[in-house]
Amino acid sequence: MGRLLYELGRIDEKKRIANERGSSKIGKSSFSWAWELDASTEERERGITMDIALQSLSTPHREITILDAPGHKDFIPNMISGASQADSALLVVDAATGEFEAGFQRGGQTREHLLLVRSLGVSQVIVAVNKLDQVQWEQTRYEQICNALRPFLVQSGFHPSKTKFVPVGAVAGINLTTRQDSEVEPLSKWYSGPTLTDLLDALEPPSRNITAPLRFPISNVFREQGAGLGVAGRVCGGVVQVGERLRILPGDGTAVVKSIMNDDKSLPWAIDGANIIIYLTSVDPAHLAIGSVLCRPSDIIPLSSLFTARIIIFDIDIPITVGASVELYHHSHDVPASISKLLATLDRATGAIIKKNPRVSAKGASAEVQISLRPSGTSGPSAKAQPIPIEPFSANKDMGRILIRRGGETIGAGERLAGGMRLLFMLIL
Ligand SMILES: Nc1nc2c(ncn2[C@@H]2O[C@H](COP(=O)(O)OP(=O)(O)OP(=O)(O)O)[C@@H](O)[C@H]2O)c(=O)[nH]1
Repeated sequence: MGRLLYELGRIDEKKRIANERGSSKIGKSSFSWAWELDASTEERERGITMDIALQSLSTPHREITILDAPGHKDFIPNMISGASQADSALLVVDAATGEFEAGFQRGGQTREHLLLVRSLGVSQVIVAVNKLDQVQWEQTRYEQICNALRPFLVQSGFHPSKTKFVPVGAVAGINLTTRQDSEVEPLSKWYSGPTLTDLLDALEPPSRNITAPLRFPISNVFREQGAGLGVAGRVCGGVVQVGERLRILPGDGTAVVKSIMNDDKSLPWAIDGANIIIYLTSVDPAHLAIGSVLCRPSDIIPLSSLFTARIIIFDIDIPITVGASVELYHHSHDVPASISKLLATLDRATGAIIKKNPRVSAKGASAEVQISLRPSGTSGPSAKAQPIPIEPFSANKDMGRILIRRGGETIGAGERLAGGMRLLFMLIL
């Protein structure tokens, strides 16, 4: 991503040299391009992305916000927070012998990331097959990787027409924005398709729901000298304007929008889909937390600690039983929860009930379950679970999606159902 930003003129020569010098000083010169996005000392010393980094780039027809997400298994919660703000995915796979296989084996990160982004509503994916220099730019290796991924992408719910592949050599900048002729570039001997930038430029912009009630789930809270208290995130419905007073949920706090920033530009307003920073005034900082949601006072998001959801269960070894302890992921929130009821097993295609009140839900099944949040481990024995701002999927898709993990593994994904919907359906019948 660092090299792409450089090719597109987003990193100047001075910055490139500074990153090169800094990374070589700590013996990590091969990570100099990653320094542009991995800005913390720990990320730079370890040579891995740990948190989401925000950047932007322009192609001839698109303005794109990049949320660079960690690939390492230990940082999946941060990856989920980033992916839940994304419209499209760029999956970078390593073509080196054994490396692609390690990510694509059962339980590997390539599989988990693809399932996660699709479950979070992302329907377009570009797969950049990288490090082809490590396999002498062999066409057969590129095709082997594409052929292995294609069926898995379809199985994960990506439509083939929204799935694109591109061979690249990121460090040398090959096929990111241009390709040289075949005399100097081995890739040109067998590839004449689009570059990575061509594919980014052809991404379909999603439709924006500006008439929906405003929802702004907070992914970060920080204080900046001169600018004051800021919250970062993505508008998930509606419009937010400078000067308006907003409610902060959960809690009874309010705040006034002092300014809105997008990629260093000050905006009078921002709409559904925009990744922005909102600077707030007239606010008690104690009310602001990662995972809280800003709304208009006249149309606030519901809070819930007990709800029904329709989920798809991933490839798991131990089936889900009633009472199973899980971690619930919703935007930047992750909270302890349990599957308090298994209401039904459903047909994955039609949603029709196959079995009511099953004892277990096994891998691959679709199920309707009741989820109860549990008090966090740090609260006392009599503590109650704190409700979170979560809406039925039918009211706001972005605010209704959930992921369920157990023991560091994602076991299912789905959507919150509107309360009593199934009951109403049965009464009509
Ligand atoms: N040979 C070769 N090495 C590459 C290429 N692209 C990246 N690398 C190397 O791969 C290593 C990892 O690069 P990163 O950019 O940190 O990869 P990443 O996927 O962002 O890793 P995380 O941030 O930890 O998820 C670095 O040492 C890079 O120099 C390439 O095209 N060829």
